[in-house]
Amino acid sequence: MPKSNCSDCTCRLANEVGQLKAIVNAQSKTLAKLVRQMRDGCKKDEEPKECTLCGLNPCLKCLQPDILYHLGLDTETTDFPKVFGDVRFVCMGGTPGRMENFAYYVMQEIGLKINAATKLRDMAEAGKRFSLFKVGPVLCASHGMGCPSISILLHELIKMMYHAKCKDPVFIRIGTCGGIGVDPGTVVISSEAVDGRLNPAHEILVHGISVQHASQLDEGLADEIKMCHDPDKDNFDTVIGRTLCAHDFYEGQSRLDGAFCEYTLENKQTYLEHLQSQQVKNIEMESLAFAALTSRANIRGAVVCVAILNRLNGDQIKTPHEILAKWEKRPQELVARYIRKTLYFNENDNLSEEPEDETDKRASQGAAGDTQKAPAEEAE
Ligand SMILES: O=P(O)(O)O[C@H]1O[C@H](CO)[C@@H](O)[C@H]1O
Ligand SMILES: O=c1cc[nH]c(=O)[nH]1
Repeated sequence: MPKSNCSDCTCRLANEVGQLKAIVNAQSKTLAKLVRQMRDGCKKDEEPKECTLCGLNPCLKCLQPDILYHLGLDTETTDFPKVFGDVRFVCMGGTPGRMENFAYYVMQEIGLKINAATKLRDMAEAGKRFSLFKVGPVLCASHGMGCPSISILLHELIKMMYHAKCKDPVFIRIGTCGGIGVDPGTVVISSEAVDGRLNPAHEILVHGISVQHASQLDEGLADEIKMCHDPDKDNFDTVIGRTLCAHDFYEGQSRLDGAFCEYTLENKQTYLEHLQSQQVKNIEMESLAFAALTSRANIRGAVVCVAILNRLNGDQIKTPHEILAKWEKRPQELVARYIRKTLYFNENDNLSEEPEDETDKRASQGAAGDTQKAPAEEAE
């Protein structure tokens, strides 16, 4: 009897060891897949990679090389599929500083690391116009102010996605805005972009003739980003609404404090109240070009901006810089959560847990994109 007890026990132990091994094996496979995804971006070996963008200039394939002048990059000296082929998220905002900060922040949020003695390289430095940082599958670019500036950047980034054969990249603008009837500090996610006449189209002149491109944004993406807001944790509101895109900060936004002003306070109040009655929640200066160019290329796009004042209460921005800096992080937090969720909690991947293991962190060291040595710079 004692003998058979002992063999029962051995048998049970052997079973448990077997089960544990199976669990460890399954987890190692998941970890390996995760590390591969972080390194290589989206599912590489499913099918031969072709770009998923639509409606692009048919002459692009004839441009050998294609020079992305304002980014200081070209297809002859840079191997686009190798360097940018893994990009899944293209995030953009007005200033180089904001986008560099966001690059470091998103790196931490998605569990990537670079050596403490390196810093992220501005990949568009040679162009001397925009800044561009790459953190694994996330590209972070500054776009300057206004539709002409962001449209130049978008033409070149969309061509980059094409040459790099990127699959379904998502574009997100992370910005600031003037709120319409929303408390300062509120994050506004745009449902669509409209011009000063509330027309949902970006107008450009081609050969002197007006051409209008629809400025719709991806509703599903807006909802997904909104769902990343946690009302229990975040001490700010997040709303979805229409965004008015102006071509100027002063007269185009009905301010009374520009160098010129040929209307009255009453005219301004009437206009802003009309906007509010038409579900316009904010005013900024890039969403029309952003929405039009992304949707023309069949790219899912979202605009996520924090309101730095309520325009119904005034024009001047009196909030201290330290507070503005904190508010500026709010859209970044939501977008970084969205990226993290998309990378690690993708239903198709059946992943229920994000990586906590040091293995991931070690494996991803130096995988945060292009880096260059800098003396004793900390990544965070
Ligand atoms: O969202 P950011 O980049 O802050 O840009 C907003 O702020 C600038 C005006 O101050 C405009 O470009 C407007 O769109
Ligand atoms: O009022 C504002 C604030 C930020 N950006 C704008 O374009 N307008």
